[in-house]
Amino acid sequence: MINILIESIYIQLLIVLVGLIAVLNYFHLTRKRVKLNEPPIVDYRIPMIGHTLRLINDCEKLIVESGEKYGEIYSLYIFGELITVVGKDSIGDLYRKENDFDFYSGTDVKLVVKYIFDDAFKNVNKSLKFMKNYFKVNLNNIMDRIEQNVIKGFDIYIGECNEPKVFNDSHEALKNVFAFVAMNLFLGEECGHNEEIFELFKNLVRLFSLRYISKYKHVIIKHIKLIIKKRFHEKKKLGDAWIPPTDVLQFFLNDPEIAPDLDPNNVNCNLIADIISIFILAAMSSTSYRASYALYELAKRKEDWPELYQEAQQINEQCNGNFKTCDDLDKMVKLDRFIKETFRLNADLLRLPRQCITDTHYTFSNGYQIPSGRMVSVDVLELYRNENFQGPNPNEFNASHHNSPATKLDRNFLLFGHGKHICPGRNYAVTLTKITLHHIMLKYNLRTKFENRVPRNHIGFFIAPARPGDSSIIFEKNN
Ligand code: HEM
Repeated sequence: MINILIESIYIQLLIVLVGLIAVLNYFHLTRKRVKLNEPPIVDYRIPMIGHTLRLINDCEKLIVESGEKYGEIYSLYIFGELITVVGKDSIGDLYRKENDFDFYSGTDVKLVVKYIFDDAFKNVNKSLKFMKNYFKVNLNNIMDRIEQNVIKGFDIYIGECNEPKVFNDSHEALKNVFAFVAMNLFLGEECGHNEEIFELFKNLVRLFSLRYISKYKHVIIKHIKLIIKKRFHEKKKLGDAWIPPTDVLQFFLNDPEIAPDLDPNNVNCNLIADIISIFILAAMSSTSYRASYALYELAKRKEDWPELYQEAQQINEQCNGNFKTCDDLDKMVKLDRFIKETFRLNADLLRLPRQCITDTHYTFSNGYQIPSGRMVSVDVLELYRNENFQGPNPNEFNASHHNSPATKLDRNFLLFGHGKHICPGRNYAVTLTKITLHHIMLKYNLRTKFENRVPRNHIGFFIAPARPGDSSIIFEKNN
């Protein structure tokens, strides 16, 4: 009897469950069937493949042609998914509605970061605030440190160049110098020229290969622990006479939540390693790619060299050979504009990806609608190559095109984003690029190996380093 009762309860539960699933399914399907006023999908020939192959092989043409044919908003079919591309008029939608468009659930790259750097990700707001504070508080104090390491980096990776020296891969040379600077700035002078850390910083972007995933945390934590131990020991020994270094690691150690007492075993090294890695990952490739394009333009544009060189010499004399504060750097107005122009003309094609996370769909100000879950990206090419926004001849390089600094928020220049997630490293990126080009001008004469070559290289949407050879630069000591 009891068995029959239990059985009938089970059957009833099963019926309720099946009913529930049917109802949920019904709502799901009817929700999917809601007819949205979607942006047009760009024509494609092969089902499933859609625009994927054109994206990989000829992204620039795909974006330009799609914009010309479909206008301000359209969708592309990439890797089996629709991505909606918006132009300048819809950027406000993405930024004003932070709750409808999510920065972090965006691209797969971000998901990997989320998965690998789990500690920093769990505390993402704190991590970002922390690093933003570091640059805000310290950029002035670390100016000469950056400068000294850039100069040391030249000595090691570029050399004197008494005889003309060809760099077939100028990006590689800058990547070396920047990794050297970052190593010192983040982990301190104790790192010296540690090959293991240097290689890791330089290649962290390859983190997406399994070999690196298993190695990176172990290596960083190992080194951090050694340095912390040494510093705490010195601090205890010297007391008030101990002068704390100005690097990022020490900034962490000054935080009582991360390092609650002077016990090296009680420091949250996992969190430190994660935050440092995220910043190095975000910093290294984006800054070195762009700086290498700026370097190439500097070598190529002989007409701009005399004015830039004169500015560099004047500032050098005023500062007696080395920078003291950001004010000294602010004097490099011409160089700043030159760099900003190279950034404008060597940009990623689609930027600022966001995922729509509303309950059902989102309606843009222009009336078009997209379903929840859809990725949206901004066509920055349209913004950078459009006469209405950039003035006459937007495709031509013009060293005095801009009238505001590269780091300034500017609706017509979105290299560093806008709004809540604007790049927290932008001041550092521009500072490093300016200091590097300034000293290169003072120390070397430059010329390109091949005339009239345009080394711009897009891999999918992203700007990548120019292919070795295409961006060959000849360095020769400036007497
Ligand atoms: C020229 C070099 C750089 C470029 C072009 C660049 C560009 C950007 C852009 C476009 C964003 C996203 C903004 C958005 O979607 O609204 C971003 C975010 C970010 N950048 Fe940069 N960046 C550069 C250098 C750096 C450097 C040097 C650092 C660190 C020292 C850095 C750290 C970050 C971080 C941590 C984020 C994520 C911000 C967040 O989660 O809210 N970037 N960057």
